[in-house]
Amino acid sequence: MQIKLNNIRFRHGKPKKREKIDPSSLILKGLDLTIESGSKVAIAGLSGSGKSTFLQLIKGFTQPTEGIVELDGINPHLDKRLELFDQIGYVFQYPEHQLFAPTVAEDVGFGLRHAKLTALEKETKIRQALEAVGMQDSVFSQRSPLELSGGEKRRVAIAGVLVLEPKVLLLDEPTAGLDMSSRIALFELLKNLNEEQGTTVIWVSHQLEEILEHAPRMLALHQGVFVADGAPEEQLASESLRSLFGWEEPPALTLRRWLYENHGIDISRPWLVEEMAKACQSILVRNVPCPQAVI
Ligand SMILES: Nc1ncnc2c1ncn2[C@@H]1O[C@H](COP(=O)(O)OP(=O)(O)OP(=O)(O)O)[C@@H](O)[C@H]1O
Repeated sequence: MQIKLNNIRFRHGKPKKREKIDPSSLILKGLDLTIESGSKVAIAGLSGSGKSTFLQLIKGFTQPTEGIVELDGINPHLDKRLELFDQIGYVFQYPEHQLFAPTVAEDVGFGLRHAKLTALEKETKIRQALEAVGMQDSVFSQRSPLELSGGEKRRVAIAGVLVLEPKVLLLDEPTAGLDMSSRIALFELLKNLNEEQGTTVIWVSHQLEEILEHAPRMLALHQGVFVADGAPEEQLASESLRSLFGWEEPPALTLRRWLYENHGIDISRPWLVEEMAKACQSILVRNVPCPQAVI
């Protein structure tokens, strides 16, 4: 599903008839962009810059004050095609706080309650969604969500979105509060969904290393305007952009730049630690000190 934003301006509250909108009241101030079907995009930006609002507009939770959001060339609000928003899955920040059913299976299957499917078909979909997030149906389906670990709860919540087989997956800071192995498992899942099923994945993150590793495209939102759009390694190489956000250069990028500038070694994406370490090792045997930032 292609997502197109045409001059989106947004502020909370419906404007009165003929009201001239005060630009300082706007949260989003003129967003123009296209996200092609099957893309993987990370949204970065400081707290309060409008990242969640941007996701909510795509999902149709809220309507733009001005401008149009098009899904596959259709304006769902104007063309009365609100069912298009059902093809978009939304994973809230800390979605595990919204688990409420007595069992994992019931929670994951909640979104299917009105679907015209047999009980067996529903069970199969629930099992597949749980398996997609690395949870065995036989182990977890009858347990109470309350007795799961934080990472397991998060996976159950994501399974509850995946069970609806969305074409687009929006995730608001999906790795917040997760340990390293849960983060790795989550990105493996997103990679598989994106590459094998062509699911468009758009996620908000404050973690530059995570963006650098997993996002071919990064959008950086500053005070309601996208000030960067492109490959994160290129965007994050800009000192002026980093200083606008108060970001440090991620160590992987420092090391990659150092390898290239000093030794002509061009490590291409993905920047596997092993590959970088091997390159460093080959230099260290020649007694060249590594940059301080990466030691
Ligand atoms: N219901 C609301 N009414 C009025 N203002 C709101 C409402 N919800 C959010 N805001 C304001 O809109 C702005 C953007 O909020 P948003 O949640 O989109 O930011 P964000 O970039 O996702 O922040 P964070 O990284 O902290 O989650 C903030 O200034 C926030 O206070």
